[in-house]
Amino acid sequence: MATTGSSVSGRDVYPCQESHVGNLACVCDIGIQDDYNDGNVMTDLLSSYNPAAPGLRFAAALSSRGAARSVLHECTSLIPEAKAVLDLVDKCPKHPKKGDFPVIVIEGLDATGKTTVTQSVKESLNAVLLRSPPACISEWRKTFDDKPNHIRRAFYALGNYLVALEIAKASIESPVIVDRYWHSTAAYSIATEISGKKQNLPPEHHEVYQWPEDLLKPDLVFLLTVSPEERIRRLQGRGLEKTKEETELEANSLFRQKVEESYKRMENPECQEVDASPSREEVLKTILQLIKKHCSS
Ligand SMILES: Nc1ncnc2c1ncn2[C@@H]1O[C@H](COP(=O)(O)OP(=O)(O)OP(=O)(O)O)[C@@H](O)[C@H]1O
Ligand SMILES: Cc1cn([C@H]2C[C@H](O)[C@@H](COP(=O)(O)O)O2)c(=O)[nH]c1=O
Repeated sequence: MATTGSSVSGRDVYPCQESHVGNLACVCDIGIQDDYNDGNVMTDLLSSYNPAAPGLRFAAALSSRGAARSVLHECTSLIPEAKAVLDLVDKCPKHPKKGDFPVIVIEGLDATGKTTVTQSVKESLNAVLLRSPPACISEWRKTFDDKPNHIRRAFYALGNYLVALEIAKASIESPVIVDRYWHSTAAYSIATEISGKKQNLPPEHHEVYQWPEDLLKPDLVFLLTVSPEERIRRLQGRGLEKTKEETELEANSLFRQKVEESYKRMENPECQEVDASPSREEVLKTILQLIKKHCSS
């Protein structure tokens, strides 16, 4: 769990509509060349307006390595870290293949118990534990968290392509457990772009809920859910000040509802919801049973 300067509780406080910051606004005003498909990415982004989901510009349009890459490529003179990320991405093969061992992803809102579960599953299955964004780019996370939404999203999207390579390598040797992956990138992105209430989300089966065609797929994805009250208790248990946290949670409850609903609408692979409110031992037992059931069939 990491924190930002702009929030008390951590990274999970998102304004519904972010303004563009300083010179970076220009990235929105000009065309961005997509090295991968010869398209103009920003034109694609802006023309991706969909009457079924007004307000949604970036979440769907950034769902390919080439598109996300082009957004950072355009920023390299203003954000040196963008070049560093691209250098790593460009070293990765485009379509890494999964090994024979299962790849399991744990998703959920902050403080639902992902770190706890992934650590326990790692120990129980002798698995490799990975996370998105991966360690190789996490030092630049704060930089991108402070940037306009589409730049920040491109950073997280590319983080998934870097994790994919780690998954491909590790799953040749042992099971792999991943703390957040594409579904987090998509769900937080959609919830940030769609203002207002949950009912404003794009309808079920919309393209934003689909897995990117060029990204390695996991075998199983679990979505940990707890009640808002239990989340507050767990956040407080991590030492956050009660009143501030409660105020924030209230202010952002619509945002959280949209993130969770977006997770639930993800398809192919979908998220299997797991009630994470019981004890740590019970939650682990449920997850291990589901893994066994899925992986032995
Ligand atoms: N089943 C559980 N019952 C009670 N407390 C729990 C349970 N699982 C985790 N916790 C506690 O809740 C807090 C949040 O858990 P954890 O850090 O695992 O969540 P997380 O989803 O990884 O959070 P983040 O996404 O913010 O890193 C921790 O203090 C942890 O010990
Ligand atoms: C992977 C990923 C994360 N985020 C945001 C969502 C959360 O508020 C924090 C979580 O960070 P932690 O490392 O689990 O504490 O980061 C995001 O917006 N997009 C992503 O792809």
